[in-house]
Amino acid sequence: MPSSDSSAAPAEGPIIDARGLGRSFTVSEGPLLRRRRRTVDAVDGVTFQVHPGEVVGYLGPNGAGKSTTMKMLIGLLTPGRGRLRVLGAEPARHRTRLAARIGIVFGQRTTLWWDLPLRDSLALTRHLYRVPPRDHARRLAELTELLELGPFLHTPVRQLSLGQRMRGDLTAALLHDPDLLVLDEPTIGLDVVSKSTIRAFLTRLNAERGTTILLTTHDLGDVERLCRRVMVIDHGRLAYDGDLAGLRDRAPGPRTLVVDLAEPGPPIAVPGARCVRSQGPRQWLELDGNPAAVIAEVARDHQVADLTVQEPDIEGVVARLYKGDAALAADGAE
Ligand SMILES: Nc1ncnc2c1ncn2[C@@H]1O[C@H](COP(=O)(O)OP(=O)(O)OP(=O)(O)O)[C@@H](O)[C@H]1O
Repeated sequence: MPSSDSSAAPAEGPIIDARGLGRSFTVSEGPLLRRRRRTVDAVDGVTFQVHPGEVVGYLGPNGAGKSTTMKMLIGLLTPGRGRLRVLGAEPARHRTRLAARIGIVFGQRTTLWWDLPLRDSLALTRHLYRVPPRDHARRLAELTELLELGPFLHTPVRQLSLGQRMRGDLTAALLHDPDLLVLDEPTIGLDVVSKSTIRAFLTRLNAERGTTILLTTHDLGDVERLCRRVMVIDHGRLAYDGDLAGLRDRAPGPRTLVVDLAEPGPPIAVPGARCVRSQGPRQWLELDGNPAAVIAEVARDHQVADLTVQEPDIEGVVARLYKGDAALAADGAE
């Protein structure tokens, strides 16, 4: 992991402190001659803190307000209301100062110079952040090894695969050794292997360097692999802030009993369960009753080789939360 130097003072207090944060936009709608102006509350009174060393997933359906929040955090947008401090400073007023302590990666855009070889592009970021040459060289060597950039360091950025480019972007965001890493869809469009490389790298970065990470993603694999804490935003409001287990409790879904029979058979029919899938000797039963009673019934009537109860998958949980259950939104946020 890149080693620290004296330029990054240790963070005191929360890394992000947002209180009643809001931002609205005025949009024009309707046919040309009957245009109406409407106010959209993109972020509507959001309160949260992110503490040093946390990895927080920021989830929400399209248009929920994630990007607007992120843009306020990095000083690209001025909040319309509320109070926002990032590393103790007001981002919109101290954007340049904060840039030295924040790393930003937008999965759908690159900060690298398209026509330059990756190595030259990364060299330019040194000047941008005024990193001393020795520190830059040392961190580049470390990140090159960790993210396995060696084989394509001399390739022009435009010729890199998406996964290679993302590793280059992560390197560019980390060469100045930031305290906070803000990631917007860091694994979007990547194949399984590239996703796994990036997730493993981020886990290590957080564990070894204590870098605080805030990421938006639509990929719940990112969340399960990386985030101890999840915030869900919907219609500009925090619908949930807590751990993954709590998220499951808040939007409970059916558990599944996976039954491996001694040999393939017709769908199992027992009270309190419904066979939703079958493949060879394996059957999946959605449980709506007491698992113990269902297991007893299944074992009594069938030759069972193995049984497991699966918790509701996180995709289903989040989908139920996104469906806009007002009660969830009301009691979910702190
Ligand atoms: N510059 C803008 N002008 C007008 N409306 C905007 C602007 N930026 C965002 N909005 C509106 O604010 C709301 C929140 O948008 P935002 O981009 O923050 O959502 P998001 O959660 O990032 O969505 P996605 O997952 O699709 O990126 C949407 O209704 C969007 O149309």
